[in-house]
Amino acid sequence: MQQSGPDCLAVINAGSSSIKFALYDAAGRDRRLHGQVEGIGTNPHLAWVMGDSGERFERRWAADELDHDSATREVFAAAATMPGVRLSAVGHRVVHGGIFHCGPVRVDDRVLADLAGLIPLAPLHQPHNLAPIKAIAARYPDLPQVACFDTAFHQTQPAIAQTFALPRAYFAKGIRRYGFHGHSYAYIAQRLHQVAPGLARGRVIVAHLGNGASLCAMRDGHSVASTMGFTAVDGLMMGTRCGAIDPGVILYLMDEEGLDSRTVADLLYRRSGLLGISGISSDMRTLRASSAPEAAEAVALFEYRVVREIGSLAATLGGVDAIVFTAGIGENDSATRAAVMAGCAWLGVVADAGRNSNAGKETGGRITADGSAVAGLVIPTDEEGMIARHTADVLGTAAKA
Ligand SMILES: Nc1ncnc2c1ncn2[C@@H]1O[C@H](COP(=O)(O)OP(=O)(O)O)[C@@H](O)[C@H]1O
Ligand SMILES: CC(=O)OP(=O)(O)O
Ligand SMILES: [Mg+2]
Repeated sequence: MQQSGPDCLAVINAGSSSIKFALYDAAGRDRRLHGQVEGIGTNPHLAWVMGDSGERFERRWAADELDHDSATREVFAAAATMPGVRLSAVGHRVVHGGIFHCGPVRVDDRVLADLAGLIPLAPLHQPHNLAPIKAIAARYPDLPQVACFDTAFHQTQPAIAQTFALPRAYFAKGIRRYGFHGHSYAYIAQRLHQVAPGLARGRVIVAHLGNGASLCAMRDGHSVASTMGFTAVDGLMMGTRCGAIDPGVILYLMDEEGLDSRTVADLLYRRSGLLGISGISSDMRTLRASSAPEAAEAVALFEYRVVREIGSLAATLGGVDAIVFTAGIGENDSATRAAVMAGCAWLGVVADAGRNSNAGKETGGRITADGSAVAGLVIPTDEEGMIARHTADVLGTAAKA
């Protein structure tokens, strides 16, 4: 990265199948460039878009040619070619903040050690969130870095929503429901407030459906419940994660089938979900393009789980005013949205097929009919934007805008 030109703030968001990257002005408002390596593990694809010119740069790899570590190196290499950038800070998505990190924090050795202790609680994410922090700290020890946590948005959940029915001492030890995808939910809450303030003040279920997938129930823009819990393997079925599962299955696999904990973890996190049921792919695009019955079964189970969990969150809210779809599947897969809305007809959702097929682009995101008792919307998420603003806030550069 060149050390001349205006100050810029970089954001790195490592997801389970992607590494997203963006550069902003020092206030974290004006996005200068964004890019991502997506499809890690399936069909890796790097794409950059320059903010002012819209100029694009792309590259593809075979599935076994690129993992998270090499994808991070590719992102750094591409960033280093950006002309006229003086990097003043880096904001990172860190999935798990545990009990102690309830808001964004400047990273030092102590914070890093704390966050490394949470790796077992987010094995698909935390190592990839921390690796770039360590690499940057080693190379640029004076460059401020800020960790922004997925879990932070869910602090507003009432104790009852955070509690497992285990002996009560475990709650104090941090064995509780945290919830994830908080940057995405925080962004959607803000955006909904801009585009539909009446709905934003009401009872909203946001469906963040990507390679990782969860739902958040919000009241007046605050999280009151979520499908993810202690870890990001809970709740919905995902690309490679099983979602909620009878804990008795795990005991049976260990005691009767002789699986050790590492093998069980690999099974639940990496070999289940869309991949496990289809035997074909974790990627919804591949499954939609496949004529194999196993692909159709995987998609049907995914949709069934979303509908079923929407019912559960609707009960916690005492009804629903709006359902918002976001993330890779939620934003792009009209067939999933159609199936979910059909499954929520009992709640009063009346889909509009035309609006849904173009993701509500001509109707301010609305994909339901005008008379629908529950509004359905598509709102593209912006986790990087939230992280940029948190980073600028922590470093005191936000006010210089
Ligand atoms: N055009 C598309 N149509 C259907 N599904 C898509 C499309 N683009 C992405 N997806 C789905 O979204 C997933 C990636 O979502 P994303 O939110 O970017 O992932 P991550 O969880 O890694 O952050 C892919 O694995 C794929 O299942
Ligand atoms: C928490 C989580 O599952 O994140 P992602 O969807 O980015 O993998
Ligand atoms: Mg993600």
